Amino acid sequence: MATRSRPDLVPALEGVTVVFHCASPAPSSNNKELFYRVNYTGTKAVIQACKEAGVQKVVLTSSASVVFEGTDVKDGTEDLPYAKKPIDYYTETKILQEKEVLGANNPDENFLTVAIRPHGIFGPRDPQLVPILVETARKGKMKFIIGDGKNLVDFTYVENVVHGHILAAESLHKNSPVCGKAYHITNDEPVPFWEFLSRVLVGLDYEPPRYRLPYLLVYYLALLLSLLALLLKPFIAFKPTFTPMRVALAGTHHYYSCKRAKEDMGYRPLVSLDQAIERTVQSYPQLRRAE
Ligand SMILES: NC(=O)C1=CN([C@@H]2O[C@H](COP(=O)(O)OP(=O)(O)OC[C@H]3O[C@@H](n4cnc5c(N)ncnc54)[C@H](O)[C@@H]3O)[C@@H](O)[C@H]2O)C=CC1
Ligand SMILES: CC(C)CCC[C@@H](C)[C@H]1CC[C@H]2C3=C(CC[C@]12C)[C@@]1(C)CCC(=O)C[C@@H]1CC3
Repeated sequence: MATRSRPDLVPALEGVTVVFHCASPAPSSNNKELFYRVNYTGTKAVIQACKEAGVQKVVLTSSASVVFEGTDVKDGTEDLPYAKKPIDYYTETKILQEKEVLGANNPDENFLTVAIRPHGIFGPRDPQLVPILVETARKGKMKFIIGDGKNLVDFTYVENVVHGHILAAESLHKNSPVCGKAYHITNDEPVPFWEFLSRVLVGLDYEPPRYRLPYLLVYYLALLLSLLALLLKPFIAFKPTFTPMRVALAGTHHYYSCKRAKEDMGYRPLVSLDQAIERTVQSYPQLRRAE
């Protein structure tokens, strides 16, 4: 359901027991006002509508990036504080959204909420990760490794993300430890960022990135480019491929512990990273490099 209007939401939610709130503009939209309208005020409207319609459970698709400030996170737990300086408006509003949903948890009024925090979702026909990667490769911009190439990252197969959501919904009942809490849901197989990207690229017949560039150099260049894009916005519209957020994601460690999800809701990833990459690559025949 892609709406933010409470009067539209209420009738659609009558008779519903569980709402999975997954809506968010894509991070690449880079539209501050839209992020606030959908992720923050839109989420408030969803919560209000759920209460009015008598919905009892809300499962939010949050993001592990709510704790990411552009520096290393290794085996991060849910006890890490929210990012004090969120790296972009997407992250800033995902934090506000998660706080709204978890703050609305109220077992006394039979209104139970939980937040799932996946990281780097990918899977067959997803319009974001693989298409952006292939477009960058086709423009000849995927030749470089940012940093030393050893940074470990979580990429999460969509079926595992869905499994986490279903387990969370099933575990949401009065006196359950999951009420009002956030849970990391990943493939639980951190992988070097550049190895993951290279496996996808090679699977689609593109060359893997080879040449190393210093992380800080690329980060500050990306920052400069994004400032330029902002200043020139009234005259020309251009969208840099290498945003500070993407460079930070590409050059730092950021992987998260699923221990809490395993203990509280019996989470285990259903699909391994190897199977997941294989299935994903097979789903994009149109993105293969032409002979
Ligand atoms: N793609 C990723 O790596 C990660 C995504 N997430 C979260 O997962 C959720 C699903 O995102 P994805 O699968 O990436 O993208 P998606 O494009 O599959 O899903 C986004 C949903 O938001 C809705 N939406 C977008 N703009 C809207 C608007 N203006 N008003 C109302 N609804 C709107 C869309 O209709 C769509 O159903 C989001 O909440 C996102 O923040 C969390 C962690 C990682
Ligand atoms: C241009 C290259 C340096 C990077 C190309 C790959 C990227 C398109 C993706 C690699 C990690 C991805 C990721 C997200 C979006 C796509 C990537 C940057 C998220 C920002 C999506 C929303 C989230 O909640 C967190 C994700 C982290 C990983």
